[in-house]
Amino acid sequence: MDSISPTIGVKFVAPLKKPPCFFGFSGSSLPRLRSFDRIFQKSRVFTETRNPAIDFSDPHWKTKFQGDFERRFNLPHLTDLFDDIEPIPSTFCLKSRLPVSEEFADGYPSDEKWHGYINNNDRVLLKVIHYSSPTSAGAECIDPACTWVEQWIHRAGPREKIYFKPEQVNAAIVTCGGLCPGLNDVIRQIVITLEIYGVKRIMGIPFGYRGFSDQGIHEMQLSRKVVQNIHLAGGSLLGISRGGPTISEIVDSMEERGINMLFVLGGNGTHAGANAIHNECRKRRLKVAVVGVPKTIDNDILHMDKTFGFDTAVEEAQRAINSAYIEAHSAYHGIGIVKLMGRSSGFIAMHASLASGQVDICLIPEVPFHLHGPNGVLKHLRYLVETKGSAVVCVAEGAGQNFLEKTNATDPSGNIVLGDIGVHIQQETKKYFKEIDVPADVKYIDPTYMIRACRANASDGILCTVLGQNAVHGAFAGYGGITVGICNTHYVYFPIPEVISYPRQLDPNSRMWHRCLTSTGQPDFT
Ligand SMILES: Nc1ncnc2c1ncn2[C@@H]1O[C@H](COP(=O)(O)OP(=O)(O)O)[C@@H](O)[C@H]1O
Ligand SMILES: O=P(O)(O)OC[C@H]1O[C@](O)(COP(=O)(O)O)[C@@H](O)[C@@H]1O
Ligand SMILES: [Mg+2]
Repeated sequence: MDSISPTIGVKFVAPLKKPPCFFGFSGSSLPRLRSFDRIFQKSRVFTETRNPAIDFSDPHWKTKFQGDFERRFNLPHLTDLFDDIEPIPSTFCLKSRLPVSEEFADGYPSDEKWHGYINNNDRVLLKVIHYSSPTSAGAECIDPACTWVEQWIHRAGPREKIYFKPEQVNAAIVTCGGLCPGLNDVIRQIVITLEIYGVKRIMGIPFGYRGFSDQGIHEMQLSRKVVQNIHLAGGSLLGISRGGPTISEIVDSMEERGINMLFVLGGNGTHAGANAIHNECRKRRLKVAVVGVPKTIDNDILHMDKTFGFDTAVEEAQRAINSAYIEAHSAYHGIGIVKLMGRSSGFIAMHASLASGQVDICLIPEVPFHLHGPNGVLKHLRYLVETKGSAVVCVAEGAGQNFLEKTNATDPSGNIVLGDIGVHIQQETKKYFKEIDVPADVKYIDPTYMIRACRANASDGILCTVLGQNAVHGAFAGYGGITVGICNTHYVYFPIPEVISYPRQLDPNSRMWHRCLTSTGQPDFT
């Protein structure tokens, strides 16, 4: 596999700079040639054939790269700090159907003959395609010749030895950021799995990180009985919020409540907070496991096949697209515009467009476009209404922000408040057709909050179940500062900083985007 000779003179997109460092985390010292680099540096295609930070003439560069990768994706463990902790055999025992007694007077339930445990050395491949050339669609290359480099990450699941005695566990669950289908499914599975280990004290922290500090917000006791049916509804049993207390205040509150396992459900921002909580606990030498479960309908967490709720959001988005299509198709020169969520990534818009097959123009933040001019969206809309009678536009909320006035306003978490691109396109479309004196019936649908408030579909329900269970297995295994995910259909653990160093974005050179363009038939709008 490694013997492919370097492609001489082939164009190679070299990283100009390290990916921007979001949330105060710097990436590794080695550059990572990822889709993000290509998206923002697409205009700078170099004939340079080497990545300046790696000496590819060093015959051992690959071994060094892999060593560095292994260190980066190593999972922080309680024994890094407390080398005297003695693990006990796992109490995760699927044989026992009787409730475990509070005192474990009869010993811990265990099943040493069971072959259901994950070995700590089990690994999953992060990348599974061997691109034979850097010019292959969507190629993610490390070296100019795009040779095969194995990158292994840790397999998730229950371990044979655990680092917490169930009767000493005080677990807490918190859900932060915006809503996402499946939050209740994850909460439910965390509670159920904790109980199977024998944990009795499980609390829910209401309204995100705010629940740690706001007077008058009281923790909620959780049990299988409480959570039994919560997955039947959307939203979060615990409530959500943006903004909130400082990390130090959160950890003070955790100490006061005696929390030693914290499950944090949220997106990039929440995970930045979770990692900071993990670090603060280490600084204070607290034996605490902080484990994240990535939540965002935007699907903007690195390295994962998808995040929970995304599939449901796409499914729900199709209803809006279908309504826009019916409105547009039934009107004389009808134009339906649908705005979908996606702050900096167009995954929902692209997938919903692909799934519906009713979209003529899909606009996403990663692909610049013009509205006006000979190659603009409006000209193409005219062509569509004149040739096929109607048109449907699907736009991601973060697309075309360059057309809108910047306010510099932020939400309580510090996220930039975006302008409404959907309204803008609607207004510009109406103006344009009036100016050219062509009748057009423009309808605008903004289903954004409807999409994320619904309950998880079957596929997300399963994903939530596995992620929630794995979060508990990870905490009992003694890991902290980690998050769970699905990678190439296998379930894995990541150290938090590796998945949030910047928001994942859609690669305009990926096959999926090309498939979307094939399906919509839209031209290049620049
Ligand atoms: N860099 C950060 N460090 C610590 N906490 C953060 C950071 N960014 C956001 N948070 C906190 O995480 C929570 C959720 O963040 P937000 O960006 O709103 O949603 P999401 O987690 O879905 O991205 C908020 O309570 C916010 O204060
Ligand atoms: O109105 P809110 O609650 O700020 O949410 C809007 C944001 O929520 C999202 O759906 C998801 O954002 P988070 O992952 O940060 O929760 C974004 O696409 C959107 O910009
Ligand atoms: Mg976010």
